[in-house]
Amino acid sequence: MSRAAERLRLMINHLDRSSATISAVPTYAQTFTSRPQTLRFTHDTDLLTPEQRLFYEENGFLLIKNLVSEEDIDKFRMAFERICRQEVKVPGLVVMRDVAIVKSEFVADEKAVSKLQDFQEDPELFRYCNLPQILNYVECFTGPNIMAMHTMLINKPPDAGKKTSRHPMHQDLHYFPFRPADSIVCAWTAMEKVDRQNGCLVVLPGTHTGTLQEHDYPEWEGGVNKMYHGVRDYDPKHPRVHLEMEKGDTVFFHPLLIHGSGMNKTQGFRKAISCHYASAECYYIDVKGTLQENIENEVKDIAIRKYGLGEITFKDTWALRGRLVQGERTSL
Ligand SMILES: CC(C)CC(=O)SCCNC(=O)CCNC(=O)[C@H](O)C(C)(C)COP(=O)(O)OP(=O)(O)OC[C@H]1O[C@@H](n2cnc3c(N)ncnc32)[C@H](O)[C@@H]1OP(=O)(O)O
Ligand SMILES: Nc1ncnc2c1ncn2[C@@H]1O[C@H](COP(=O)(O)OP(=O)(O)OP(=O)(O)O)[C@@H](O)[C@H]1O
Ligand SMILES: O=C(O)CCC(=O)C(=O)O
Ligand SMILES: [Fe+2]
Ligand SMILES: [Mg+2]
Repeated sequence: MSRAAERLRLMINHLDRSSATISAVPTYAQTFTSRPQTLRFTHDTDLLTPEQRLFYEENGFLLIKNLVSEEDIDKFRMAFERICRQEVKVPGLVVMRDVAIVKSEFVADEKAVSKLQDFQEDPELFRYCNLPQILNYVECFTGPNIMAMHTMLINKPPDAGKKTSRHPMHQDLHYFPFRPADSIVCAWTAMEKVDRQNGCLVVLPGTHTGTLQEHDYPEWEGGVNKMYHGVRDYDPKHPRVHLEMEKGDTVFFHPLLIHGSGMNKTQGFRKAISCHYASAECYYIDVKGTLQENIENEVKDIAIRKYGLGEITFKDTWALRGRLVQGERTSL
């Protein structure tokens, strides 16, 4: 064990003993304040090693190798294919096609699907969000009461030549009208080998300690997908890490971590499945007049069409989709 890790272990032991004096059932406020400043981003559940806690605290992400079995991933893939072949209809599901394909003469078929969103009503795909080995890690970031707030299966297509397969650098918190940010985490699992060739995730380590930045559509010549906002100005000299992963590897990351993904230069569709989790004790905020107002307006326009309702609040688009996966549903 490194010296830093050893120091952390001693510190954690000490803090655990001191926090044992806090009442057994923490109050609402304590849930968010009882964690010591030095370990702001992780909870102690006996799962993370001191090295892993320190790594997430410092970098804002944690990669766990081989967390989801091949068998499960193959089942998720089959469920995805059934949806693409339109053999099942899933309430609330959003099927997204790449902008380069939508705006061309391309005949729609299963290969045109670049992303599924909101699969909470598909029992097979939603099984991903309930996998015990994923939830055990999620709990280290959210605490024991856990909501699955946002689900995606990303089928990054071979780039059609316009670089639209890229996902601009962004912070996921831009899309979320709930807080606190530190009680939200994304689990993202590679459904096959992902590398720089097929457009793996790219992260800017440590950016989770910053604040939410202004996001907007990047000015890309070849176009950009609907709602793919990017951080308007980010330091191009900030160190970048390309997260190359094998099938089943899973990365957990903080919603303020700046990340994106590069162009898919292969002929295959790069697949990943993900879920954003939040503590059920998180609360909704009003984003009117904040940097998030632009995304609120876009989401509301689409939601009004999708749900066929006259008016829907940004908050309700989230409350409708969120599902309890562990513990008690309280605030969200
Ligand atoms: C943390 C997390 C939330 C981060 C992210 O996921 S960032 C990305 C989030 N992206 C989204 O949420 C987009 C979700 N996508 C959707 O809601 C849908 O795919 C839509 C873009 C609304 C299209 O819905 P669909 O049912 O296919 O409707 P239509 O085929 O009738 O198209 C309606 C108008 O939208 C256009 N469109 C469709 N796909 C795209 C695209 N990929 N990029 C840009 N524009 C697009 C389409 O051309 C049509 O435009 P008009 O002909 O009305 O001008
Ligand atoms: N010229 C650019 N302007 C703005 N964002 C970019 C630009 N090039 C890449 N990005 C973004 O940076 C992230 C990582 O891109 P990355 O550099 O890994 O991919 P790439 O440029 O497509 O391929 P390569 O591996 O050859 O560099 C992606 O989010 C991508 O959208
Ligand atoms: O899978 C990817 O390419 C990144 C997706 C992503 O970051 C997102 O949808 O928020
Ligand atoms: Fe993201
Ligand atoms: Mg590049």
